[in-house]
Amino acid sequence: MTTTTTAPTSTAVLDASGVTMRFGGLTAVRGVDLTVNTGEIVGLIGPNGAGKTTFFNCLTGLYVPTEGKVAYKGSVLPPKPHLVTQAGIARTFQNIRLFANMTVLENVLVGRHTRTKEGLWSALLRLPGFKRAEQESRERAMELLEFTGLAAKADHLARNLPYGEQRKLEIARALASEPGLLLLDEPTAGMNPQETRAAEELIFAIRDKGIAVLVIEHDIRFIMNLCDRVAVLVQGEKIVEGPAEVVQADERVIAAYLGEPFEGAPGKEEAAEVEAAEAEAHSTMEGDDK
Ligand SMILES: Nc1ncnc2c1ncn2[C@@H]1O[C@H](COP(=O)(O)OP(=O)(O)OP(=O)(O)O)[C@@H](O)[C@H]1O
Repeated sequence: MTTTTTAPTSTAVLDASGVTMRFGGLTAVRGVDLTVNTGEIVGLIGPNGAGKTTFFNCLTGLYVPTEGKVAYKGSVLPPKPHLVTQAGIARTFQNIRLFANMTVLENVLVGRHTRTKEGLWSALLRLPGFKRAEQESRERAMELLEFTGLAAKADHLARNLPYGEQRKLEIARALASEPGLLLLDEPTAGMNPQETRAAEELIFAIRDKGIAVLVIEHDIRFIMNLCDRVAVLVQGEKIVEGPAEVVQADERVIAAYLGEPFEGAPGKEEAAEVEAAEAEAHSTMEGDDK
């Protein structure tokens, strides 16, 4: 595969630098730097529309960033999702994307296709080559189902699982590609408190297996409990990054969540310019009236 080797940073699994993503006139992500180190769980938070998912899509090759680069274990990644997965980054999506009419075990087996000689279509169509590879993969997939607590449901159809277990299955499928970094996009969305606690335990267990985790979440309590480090995006820019307790107490973060402007907020200068122009226009109009 075509990766460019750069000087390896000590323990960085992910090293994203200056990532910018523009859609026409809209800058959804602006110059974001983020590293995730071995053994870390890092959180990415921010109000709706802050650019979190767009940033994830830049990391996983779904989008080609307008500027910036993304390196995994010292190698710059080509912006192609299957090459990114092959390199060692796996992800889950905000909306569950399982093969609903396949069994739980089959879903995990499909997730292994980047680690077997057989391709995705071979896996989906169950060609002879897939059956041989399946034999080897079955054991590993069952281990993952044990790990995620789904082994007893290996033969159930994915669509018949309760919601929390479908989310777990997505994680099991992502783990099947044997990643070094797992990206989770809102893993607890729609979960009840009990399911959320189980998800938290599962993510800690994944970290303990040596897989670094980067997680987007709206549930602030969940993220503060879970993460070693938290980065905050507001209007596409990273405004704060640090340990959970520091970020939680940061007035810029509180203001961003309460929707109040703060010193140096992204877009504040532009807003001030607009206000000044409006004030000037207003005073001119008043002057005209006289
Ligand atoms: N494909 C696209 N084309 C044009 N604009 C887009 C596209 N994807 C995202 N955007 C815009 O980019 C901005 C950031 O969106 P994004 O979904 O990344 O935010 P988010 O932080 O993940 O939000 P949420 O928490 O609501 O999921 C938004 O203004 C959104 O409308």
